[in-house]
Amino acid sequence: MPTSTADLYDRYGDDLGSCDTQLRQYGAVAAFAGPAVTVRCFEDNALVKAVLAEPGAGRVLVVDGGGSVHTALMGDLIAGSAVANGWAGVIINGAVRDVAALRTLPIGIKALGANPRKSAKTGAGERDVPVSFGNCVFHPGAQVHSDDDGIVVLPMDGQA
Ligand SMILES: O=C([O-])CC(=O)C(=O)O
Repeated sequence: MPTSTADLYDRYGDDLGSCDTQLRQYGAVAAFAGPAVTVRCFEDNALVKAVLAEPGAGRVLVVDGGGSVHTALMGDLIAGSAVANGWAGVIINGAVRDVAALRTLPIGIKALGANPRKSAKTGAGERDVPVSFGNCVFHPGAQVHSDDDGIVVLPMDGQA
């Protein structure tokens, strides 16, 4: 079990980034942690699919979908590939779909909401750039912890 977000806040105080956006739990793993990989995209999930098809090595994909819940950026097939490839979790400032199936997958998944509508697949977006939502900046490589209390980002020299 990773160190809890509350214990990390008590250790680091406001040197810790803490995301104000109230994302919901969708995966079967409530507490997860790992180095961040980042994607920024808007209602287009080709980049999300491509990144989660790579070896995850215990990392956490943080997707800034601009807060749109108009289309789903991940469903059970993409999430299943994330499980198969060893990702610890996926955090999406946007929507997912196939919620009943996601709930059974052994991975952490947080998102704003759900929508059955598919995303475009043009590949528009960026990866490995700092992304920011909920007054929290996620730098690629920063250690992210997520649990029922929230999502925090350790200072770049921090140890969990
Ligand atoms: O393909 C998509 O756009 C998302 C999806 O349904 C899945 O991952 O199963």
